[in-house]
Formats: sequence, structure tokens, C-alpha cells
Amino acid sequence: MTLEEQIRQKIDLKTKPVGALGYLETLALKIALVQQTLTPRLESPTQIVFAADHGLAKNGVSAYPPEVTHQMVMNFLAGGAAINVFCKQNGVAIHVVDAGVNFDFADHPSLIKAKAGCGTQSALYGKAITAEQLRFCLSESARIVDHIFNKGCNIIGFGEMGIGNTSSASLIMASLLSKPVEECIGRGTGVDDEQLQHKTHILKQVIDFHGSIKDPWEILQTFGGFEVAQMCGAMLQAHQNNMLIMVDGFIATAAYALVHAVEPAIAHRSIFCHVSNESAHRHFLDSLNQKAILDLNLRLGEGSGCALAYPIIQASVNFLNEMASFETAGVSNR
Ligand SMILES: O=C(O)c1ccc[n+]([C@@H]2O[C@H](COP(=O)([O-])O)[C@@H](O)[C@H]2O)c1
Ligand SMILES: Cc1cc2nc[nH]c2cc1C
Repeated sequence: MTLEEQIRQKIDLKTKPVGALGYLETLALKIALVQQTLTPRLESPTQIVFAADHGLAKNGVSAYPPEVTHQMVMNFLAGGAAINVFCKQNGVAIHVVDAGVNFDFADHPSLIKAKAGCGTQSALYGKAITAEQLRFCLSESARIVDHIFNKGCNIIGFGEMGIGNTSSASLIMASLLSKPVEECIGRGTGVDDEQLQHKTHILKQVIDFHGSIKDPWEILQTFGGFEVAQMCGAMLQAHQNNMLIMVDGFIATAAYALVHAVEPAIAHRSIFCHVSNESAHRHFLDSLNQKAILDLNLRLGEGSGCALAYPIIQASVNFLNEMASFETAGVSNR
């Protein structure tokens, strides 16, 4: 029997009707295959929140002003954000990365300084990121993941904070899927109808300016942002380290989709934690052939979906390791 057949058999011989643990069974199989064992373990679960500012945020595409990015980073460091609460509740460590926020932060034990700049350029007038900044983002984030991996982490969540970054993600999605950008746009932080029209107008202008781009790295460099680029580098490194990857919402999915375009095998170790209320996210996940664990109408980002889904991922590993089989429990198996 192959290892996969053995894992499937182990799952089927647990004291439950075949298939009755539904998606937990899919997760257990996936995790056991990644770790190549019948007894997988989740070690030192860690959430990274990559934060950065966006040139496009100055073009009125968000419901909130750009300074909220640095203010929320301070909130993460003070432990007062949703992601802090959910990580604490579920035993997930948290690191905040300044990938390129327009603010000079003091040193803090939870803050990793990896600033590629003080916010991207607006993609309305040129590429959001320079080639040098892109290289910096990819290598710094890989280094960050390696450090966390070397401390014993084998499951890592990717989240972000950046006013304006649903626009980046929409532009990335439209380019990767060759879709009209208006089909990839949502309300982000909660723009009203008039602001949504304006956001759509701006993003169409961006697409008209740059034309069709197909190369994933060029898409990333053109539409940014620094936190998306760092999530890409971090996901690639996590893949190389054979870590389990937890993907948060719409923006994290845009980073995943870029990496997936160059490294399709990343799908084997990636877990989609939730489907966001950002309207295009469901379609984005469908296009990647992925199903999310949670569907809670969240539209927060920060990695909140990862921290909330983590206990469910843990439950999938626990049932595989700890549930009795029909034989050991003396339960009749049909
Ligand atoms: O993760 C998501 O699906 C998601 C959906 C909507 C908004 N967000 C968060 O809201 C911010 C981006 O929204 P916006 O309107 O400024 O583009 C950014 O900080 C994201 O973390 C995140
Ligand atoms: C307050 C606030 C918190 C956030 N967390 C992630 N994105 C955010 C956007 C806003 C506006």
C-alpha cells in the first residue's frame, strides 16, 4: 500500500461512518501527505502580518485614510487588534513585519523591520515597485520565514495590513485570470456605492495605462504592494521548507495565486482558511480550485481567518492521531 492509501485507510477505520468528518478528512489527508507520516504534528503555529502602504491609497480607493496602516501596526504591537485576540485564544504566535509602511516605528519585540520603502508608487502612473525593491521583498521575507522555521514552526499563516491593498489584489486577480478588472473589485474596507464607482474608474485607468501583463513577477511589480510581494517570498520559502501554509483572505489569496503561477506544487501544502466577504474572493478561490474552511462574512485581513481556522486544522490532526478505530474500540464496522 502507498502511504496515501494507508492514510486513507486509517481515516476510514476511525469510529465514524466513512466520510462523516467531511472536510476535516481532506485536511487530515493533506497534512499527513505533506509530512509523509500517519501521525502528523502541528508545531509552533505562527502568524505573520505583513504591513505596507500603497500609492494608490492616495487616489481615493479606500474607505479609510492611509495613516490607518501605521496606526493599526501600533495596535498589533500593543496587542489590541482582532488578530492579537484570536492568536492568543488559539495559541498561535504572531509577528508583524514592516514591509514598507510610511512611518518610522520604534523597536519592538514583535516587530520585524523589513522596509522596502515608505509605501509603493501609485500604479496609476507607473510600476508600483522597482525591480530592486521587489528583489528585496522576496529575499527579506524568505529570510524571515527561514528564521521562524528554524525555531521549530511547521505551520505558518499569512495575513496583511495595508490601506488600499484590495485594489492591488483586484489588479493582480484581473491580470492573472485575464478578467475585466470590474469583475475583480469589491468594497474593501467598506466603500459606498459612489466610492466603489470611483475605485472602479481608477482601477480601469490603471489597467488601461499598463495594458495586458501576463508574467506573474511583472504583475506583482506593477500592481504591488510590498506586503503582497513579501507574502509571495514568504510563501515560496515556506513551500521550500515543507511547511503548511495557511492563506487568509482576498489579498493573501492574490499573493498565493502569483506564487502558484510559478510553483503549482505549493497547492499541496496550502490551506485556505476562509472565504472573505470581498466579493471577488469566492470566484478567485474557485479559479484556483480551492475550498475554504470558514465562510463567516469576514473582510478584515490581518490573518484573522487563519487564526480562527487554526483550531479546526488542529482538530483534523487530532482526530487522525487520537480517535479510536473500529477494532480498538470494539465497534462493529458494517
Ligand atoms: O482579507 C480580506 O479578504 C480583506 C477584505 C477587505 C479588506 N481587507 C483589509 O482592509 C484593508 C484593505 O481595504 P481597502 O479598502 O483599503 O483596499 C487591508 O488592510 C486589508 O487587510 C481585507
Ligand atoms: C481599522 C482597520 C483595521 C484593519 N485591519 C486590517 N485592515 C484594516 C482596515 C481598517 C480600516
